[in-house]
Parts: sequence; structure tokens; C-alpha cells
Amino acid sequence: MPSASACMKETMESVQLLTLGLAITLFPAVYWRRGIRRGRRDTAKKPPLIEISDSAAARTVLIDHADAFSNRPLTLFPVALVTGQRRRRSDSISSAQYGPLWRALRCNLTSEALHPSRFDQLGPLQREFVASLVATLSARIAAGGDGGGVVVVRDDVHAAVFGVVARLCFGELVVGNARDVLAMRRVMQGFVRAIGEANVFAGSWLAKLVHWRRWRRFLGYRGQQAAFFLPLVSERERRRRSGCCNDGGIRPYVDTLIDLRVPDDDGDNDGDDDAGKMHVDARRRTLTDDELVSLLSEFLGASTESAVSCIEWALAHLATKPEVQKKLRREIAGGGGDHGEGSAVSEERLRGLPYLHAVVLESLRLHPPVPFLMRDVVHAEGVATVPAGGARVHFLIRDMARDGKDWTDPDEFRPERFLAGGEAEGVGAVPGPKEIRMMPFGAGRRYCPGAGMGMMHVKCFLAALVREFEWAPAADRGGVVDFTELDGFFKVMKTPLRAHVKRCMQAM
Ligand code: HEM
Repeated sequence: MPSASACMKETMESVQLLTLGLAITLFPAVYWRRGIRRGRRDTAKKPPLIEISDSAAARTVLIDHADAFSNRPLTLFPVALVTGQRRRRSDSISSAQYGPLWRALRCNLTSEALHPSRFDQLGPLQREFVASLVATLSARIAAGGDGGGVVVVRDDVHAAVFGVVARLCFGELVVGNARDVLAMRRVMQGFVRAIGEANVFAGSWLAKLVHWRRWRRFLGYRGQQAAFFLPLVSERERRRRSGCCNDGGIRPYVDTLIDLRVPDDDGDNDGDDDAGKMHVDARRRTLTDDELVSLLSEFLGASTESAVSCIEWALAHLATKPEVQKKLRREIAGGGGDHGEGSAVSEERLRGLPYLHAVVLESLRLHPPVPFLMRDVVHAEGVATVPAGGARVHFLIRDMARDGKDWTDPDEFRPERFLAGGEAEGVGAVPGPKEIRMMPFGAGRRYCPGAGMGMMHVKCFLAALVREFEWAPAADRGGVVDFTELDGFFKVMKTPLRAHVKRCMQAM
């Protein structure tokens, strides 16, 4: 028999459903009448969508017309994340319009948390999380017996990368706090999954009604993020005031956000939920709570999801190409110098491993974690493809990097093409101004500021995984790896990689 609380919950849900249904039925009628009365029915049309998959055309517009192609759509996801009457947008770097606020936010990230001079300080952090990943996988293998075992690697890699990123973001606040970090990770994973599925709600109240539980869960992620992040921000402020922070020499991203003052140029604070809490000083202000949540969520999500996607795709290809795997292992083990079981390969050595670099580039070419770039173009004088009234432009990164006119056997995983003498010698992760062959980190004004850090995370974990373990397709699926992509916001493998893994003899 259902309990009283279950009955109560069901009744509440029915009432909510009924209310939502009524609101949806009445809203269009009321809005329509008001619109006609005031003579302001929204006639704004969606801009036409233009898709560009030719690399030469992409270079022309993104580089030669960089200013015109420097804005993303106002809402990045198919539906807005913050609801209600807020008049101030709660921007992250990705969503901010090209202008002073975007510049201040991006400059803060690149000159602080992502500055290359920081990379060398990351050694102890990487060693800690590489060692824990190696230990986790070794335990799984041991549980499988016979010196090897079938492992689904994605979640363990995700935990390790997120561990590093959370520490860069929050510093000592998350040290020794494994349960909270796991809970925060689950919220971020749920959020990323939800935005990948948000297309079902886009532009239709009926869809929101039909999928109302999912819709409610989707909106709930924002609140859950705030519930994790804002107390950490307050605690950080408290510890800074009392002078007891010890972050091992790395200034966490949250500190830079607390200290940041951004231009207060929209002057539109009336009725804003956060306006009362903001400190405004001579047209520069502190960040609102909403902005803090957006920026922290962006840092955690952007740094983790793309890196994990790239590591998993690379492992999938290495598992099916033993000769490439062996060659890579030889290169990683070759220089010696890195010591101890599961220890990370140092930043300096990672820079000197051309084949590892080529493997990562080839993985990003075939499976860019972000499949297309978005731009909102209002005026683009001299660009014939964009009509006078402007357009939404999508750059299809994946198609570009598999174009048969630019690449030989474009669907083949062949890292050698990036080595000296190969067809893509000198092609980097971020394109230069003269030519675009591939752009997994985007291009133009809005290219990814985390490209250097992202490459480093991928190389560091991939190097350790290949040095310590041998990878082969799991036999229980006929020894076949399914390379189908999931149709989400980030392009991960639809079926998470199941690999037969055993410890390498030289690593034992
Ligand atoms: C393998 C790792 C990564 C990949 C493949 C990747 C890919 C991308 C792509 C394709 C874009 C859009 C660029 C454009 O529109 O031209 C982007 C933007 C961005 N990424 Fe990354 N990213 C990675 C790692 C990171 C990391 C570590 C961070 C650090 C926080 C980061 C932060 C951002 C931000 C803030 C933007 C928005 C930039 C702006 O609008 O100015 N990403 N990323």
C-alpha cells in the first residue's frame, strides 16, 4: 500500500501538473490579446541558419571578418537556464556578448587560472590524481582475475579529471571532501546530459508539458549548482579574511572571481534579484551570485567533459590499433625520468613527445568534443554568404576535419599524418591566421582559452593510461568497438568504451 507521504507527493504532482496545464492553455490567449491591444505582437523572425563546412570559407569569415563573427547566440542552449523575471543576464564567458564584460571575464581566466606559467606548478596535483586513477583501474583488473579484466573506463577517467579541475577551481576547500566532490560531479554530469537532451523542450510549451518531469529536473540543476557553489564561495571569503588558505601555491579560480571587478555598463539593475548584493564602485562591480554560478559551472564543465571525451576516443582507437599503441608506449617509456608507480609524466616531458601530440590531435580531428561552433552575425559587410538582416552561422568542425579534399583517407585514425613529413605536419590544435585545416578548439575571437590546459590534461592522463596498461577491445562484444557518437552537447561515445585491460609488464 502506498504510504501517506507517497499519496501526498502524487497529489502535489497532480496539482502542479494541472496548474502547469492551465497556465499553458491560458498564457497564449492572454498574451495574444495583450499583444494586439498594445500593438506589439512579437513579429521578430528567427534569423536564417547558415552551415559552413568548408575550411577555406571558415578561415575567411572567422579570421578576415573576426569582429563580425565574434558573438554567440544570446542563449547557448536550446532553452534558457535561468527563468523568472531577471532583467540582468547571468553570463559566463561563453555566453557574454563581445564587449567589455566578455573581455574582463576572459582576460581574468587567461591571465590567472589558465596562464601557461601555472602549468609547471600542477605536477603534484596531476601525480595525485593519476596515481588514484591507476590504483582504481588496477583494483578493477585484479577483481577480474587472470591478470586482466574488462573495464568501462569513462567514469574513472571522469573522476580523475574532475578531481584536478575541482581543485583548480576551489583549491583546498575540496581537499579531503570526497563525498561532496562526488555529489558535485554527479550534478555537473546530470546538467551536461540534460543540456544535450534539451532540444526536446525547445520552442514548445507542449513539449515541456509532456516531458514536465524532465523539464523540472532540468531547471533543478541550476539550483543544485548554486547550492554547491555559493556556500563554497562564502567559505572561501571567510578563510581569506582570517588568512588561513593553503592551496599549494596555486591560486584557485574562485579567488580570481571573488576579486574580479567587471564593467558595470548595462545600468539596468532595477528589479534584479542580485542587485542588492552587488558591490558597485565607479562603474565597476563585483560579480553577482548568478554570474558566479554560471562561471564556476562553465569552468568545471568545459574543462572536464571535452578532455574526458578526447581521452576515451583516443583509448578506443588505441585499443583497436595495437601497433599505434605500442609505438606510443615506447615513446612515453623511452625518456625514463618519471618515477614511481602511476606517477604523472611531467609537463616538460609531455611537451617533448611528438607521437603523443599526434595521437591527441588525430583523436580531436576525428572526434571534436564540441561538434560545431555557433555565431550570431548581425552585420557582415562584404561577406556574401550572410544576408542583409544577419544570420545564425554554424561551423561544422567535424565535417571540416574529415573533408576528403583536405585529408587523405579522412576517416582513418592515422596519427602519423601529424608527424614530420606527414600531410598535416605543423597543423596545431588551434589554427593560425593563414589556414584552417581543423579547429577542435574553435577559431577567431572566441576560440577556446583553455586549449593549452585541455591538451595538457588529455596528454597527462592518456600518457599514464598507456604507459601503465595494455588496451584491447573487450571480447564479449565480439572484439568490436562501437564508434557511434552520442547526439549530445558534447560528442562522447554512444556506448562507453568497454576494454580488456591488463597491467603492462614494464609498469609492474
Ligand atoms: C580538450 C579540451 C577542450 C576542447 C576540445 C574545447 C573546445 C572548445 C570549443 C570548440 C570552444 C568554442 C570555440 C569557438 O566558438 O570558436 C570552446 C570555448 C570555450 N572553452 Fe574550451 N575546450 C576544451 C577545454 C577547455 C578548458 C580546459 C577550459 C577552461 C576553463 C575551457 C574553457 C572554454 C571557454 C571559457 C570557452 C568560451 C570562450 C569564449 O567565448 O570566449 N575549455 N572550447
